[in-house]
Amino acid sequence: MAEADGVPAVWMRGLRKSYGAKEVLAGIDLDVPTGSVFALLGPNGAGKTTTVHILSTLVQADDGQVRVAGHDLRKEPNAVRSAIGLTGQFAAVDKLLTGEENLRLIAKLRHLDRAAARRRIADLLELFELGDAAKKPLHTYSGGMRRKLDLALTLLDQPPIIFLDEPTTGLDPRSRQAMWDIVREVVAHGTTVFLTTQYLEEADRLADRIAVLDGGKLVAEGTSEELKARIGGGRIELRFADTIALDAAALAVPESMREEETFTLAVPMDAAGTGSIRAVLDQLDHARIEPLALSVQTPNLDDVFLALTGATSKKEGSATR
Ligand SMILES: Nc1ncnc2c1ncn2[C@@H]1O[C@H](COP(=O)(O)OP(=O)(O)OP(=O)(O)O)[C@@H](O)[C@H]1O
Repeated sequence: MAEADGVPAVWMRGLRKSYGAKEVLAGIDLDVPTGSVFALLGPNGAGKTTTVHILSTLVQADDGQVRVAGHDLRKEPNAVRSAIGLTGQFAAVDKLLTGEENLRLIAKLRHLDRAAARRRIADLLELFELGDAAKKPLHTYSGGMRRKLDLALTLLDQPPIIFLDEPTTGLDPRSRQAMWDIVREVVAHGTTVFLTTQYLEEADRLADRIAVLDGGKLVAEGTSEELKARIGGGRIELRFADTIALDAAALAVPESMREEETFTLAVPMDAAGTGSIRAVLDQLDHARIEPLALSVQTPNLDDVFLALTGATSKKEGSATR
């Protein structure tokens, strides 16, 4: 097993994939240590799902070397398949069966110990707050409930590596929190989690290491702290009553950007954050200007891309750069 050998969960060099003339992955290198949470962060269309599909043998790469759980993806696809769990693969669950019956069915197909499976199913239904819904047939489920059940099915047993493709997209905040708790739980039991996300906050909270994918290339890779050191600590937004106040404030705080229409001044914060709020308020105080409102904006995905690539992310369909 990969864990015993200290082999990386995922090792990838020069991964390339194109669809027709469109180059989706333009040579990606990745190392994901076993037992960690790894987040692939990127906007719509960045190539996250393509990467996960290649790693889980659903899609063939055009070029590059990839090892998953120590197995060569091309030469040992079956060994890779038996080492991984992947969300979204249960689209074909039986819609006439209840959620709980589906869980039991999959547990049986995977030859899980009956008593252990019953306990695990009860735990998962509780964690995902699917208790009441568990007795209802699947065709009555909302999209969010189906997603939760899909995640529960993936997490029934604990394969060495679990791929979660945007696991919390479309979930309400409580379910999102539940998902994060479950990820932490499975990792504590030795499973490696490879997740994709569009949310910086999610990557920040969960991942030991984060890779940022944009336009088919990795534009950054490191711990959350390393990334934050590069992108700074977000920005302070100060709103003023009129242009006169905004002019005066912009003079008092030279390292700021003005938003004319809303009489707002944005000041980039350093990673420490609080120190710069005080400094800005002191500068305004000194100039005898009082803002109408002050808010602190934590960095979002666009801030990451702005800091890393000098442009907003290359979102699918949006014309940037
Ligand atoms: N089977 C396919 N045939 C043609 N183009 C494809 C195919 N699958 C993906 N693409 C294209 O590859 C690009 C990357 O898609 P991918 O789904 O990997 O992105 P993503 O980062 O997962 O985005 P999202 O957050 O929208 O799921 C997109 O431009 C997409 O249209």
